[in-house]
Amino acid sequence: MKKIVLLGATGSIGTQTIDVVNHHRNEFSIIGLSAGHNMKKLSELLEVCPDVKYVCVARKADMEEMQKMYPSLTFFCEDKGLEELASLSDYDIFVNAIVGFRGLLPTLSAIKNQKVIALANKESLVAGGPLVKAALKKYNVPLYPIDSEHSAIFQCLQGSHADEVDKLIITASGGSFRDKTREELKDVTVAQALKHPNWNMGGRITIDSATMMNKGFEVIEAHYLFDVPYDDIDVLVHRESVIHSMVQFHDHAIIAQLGTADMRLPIQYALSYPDRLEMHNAEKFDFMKYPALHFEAANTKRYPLLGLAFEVGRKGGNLGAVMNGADEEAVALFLQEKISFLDIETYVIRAVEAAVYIEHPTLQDLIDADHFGRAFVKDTWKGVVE
Ligand SMILES: NC(=O)C1=CN([C@@H]2O[C@H](COP(=O)(O)OP(=O)(O)OC[C@H]3O[C@@H](n4cnc5c(N)ncnc54)[C@H](OP(=O)(O)O)[C@@H]3O)[C@@H](O)[C@H]2O)C=CC1
Ligand SMILES: CC(=O)[C@@H](O)[C@H](O)COP(=O)(O)O
Ligand SMILES: [Mn+2]
Repeated sequence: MKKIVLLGATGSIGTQTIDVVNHHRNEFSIIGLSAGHNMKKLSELLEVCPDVKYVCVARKADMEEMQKMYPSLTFFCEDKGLEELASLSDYDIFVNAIVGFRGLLPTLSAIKNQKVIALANKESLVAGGPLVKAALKKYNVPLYPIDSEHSAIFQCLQGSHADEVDKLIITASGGSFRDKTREELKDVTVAQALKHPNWNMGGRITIDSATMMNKGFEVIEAHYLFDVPYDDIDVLVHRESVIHSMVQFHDHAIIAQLGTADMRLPIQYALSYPDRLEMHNAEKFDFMKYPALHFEAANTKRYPLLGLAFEVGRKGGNLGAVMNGADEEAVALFLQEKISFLDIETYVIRAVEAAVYIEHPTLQDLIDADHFGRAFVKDTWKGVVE
């Protein structure tokens, strides 16, 4: 029985993780989980997660209310509570399915605590890649990807040697606006942006998918996960999201991982690795539903944040944290209908241009870089509206 601590339980990846665990009750149990602000969802989850002993919520006031309702549970709160949850001793796998930069510190705490890491929180690697890699090495801890493209690459790499790999090919759906020109993007709405063509995901990643910031993050994530240089990472637009990603080898063989757009497979594989478990309650892939698959080059003029991510990835240092922080803030402003869709790109690009580059940042430098990216976007927006 593997015991799990799950951050971000109330979200899209979190609830699907609970679904996987509850179909494999002899293999896994969740002993600790975190929610942000959704206390109704948290109460529902506590009904179906009978082994939970520890809970973290974002706000102290919510914690005090929940403590009255669940006196037998131990509660934590705020960002320090996420680190406390990660630092518990009586568990095996740390699943990080929280959204945003706030996932980085708990990831580092869980690594120091020598737990197996199952990572959905891509921001841990985008903002803190070198620190996470160094900690994994120092504490001799494995990290398994949950992001679908990286799970696909990880599956394609099984049984091969690093020196056999020619390139990684990361597929991209193109997002909600893939059939629109940049001119047509001027007036798009939040509701339109939130309609991903293939995946049902949280708000921030769905918007990032439409700007291809998500794909840019995934390029950086792949660089750190698989130690592949940026020149050997390609992005290929594939509108059906059937091929989740591929590896090309030096003998020109290409190995791909295919399947339905269902995150329960990558989640389950990260939990059960190196074994493959039965998949319950999910449709099998049907080739007859996909008589044709389509491929296009990824165009960085159409998707400038993808181009920016390659530049930021190559420079490294503190710029990933600046780019992510600026994007978190710009996406939040867009979701609140305070800026336009195209403004997201402008704000993020300007924040990175304005940042002071630090080649070898400390953790505090990354926290400062995240703050800088956010403050730059907020202050620029305030300057525009005042
Ligand atoms: N969804 C997907 O299919 C995929 C997601 N990912 C990555 O996984 C991560 C999670 O994404 P997703 O599940 O879509 O996101 P969601 O928005 O659905 O869920 C986010 C989770 O984070 C919690 N959270 C938000 N703000 C805070 C806060 N201030 N303090 C504590 N917790 C907070 C939310 O809590 P609450 O709702 O209670 O406020 C929720 O549990 C992201 O890094 C994303 O990029 C990667 C690949 C695929
Ligand atoms: C499910 C998943 O891993 C997402 O990151 C997904 O890949 C988003 O799709 P696109 O970014 O390709 O639109
Ligand atoms: Mn992905």
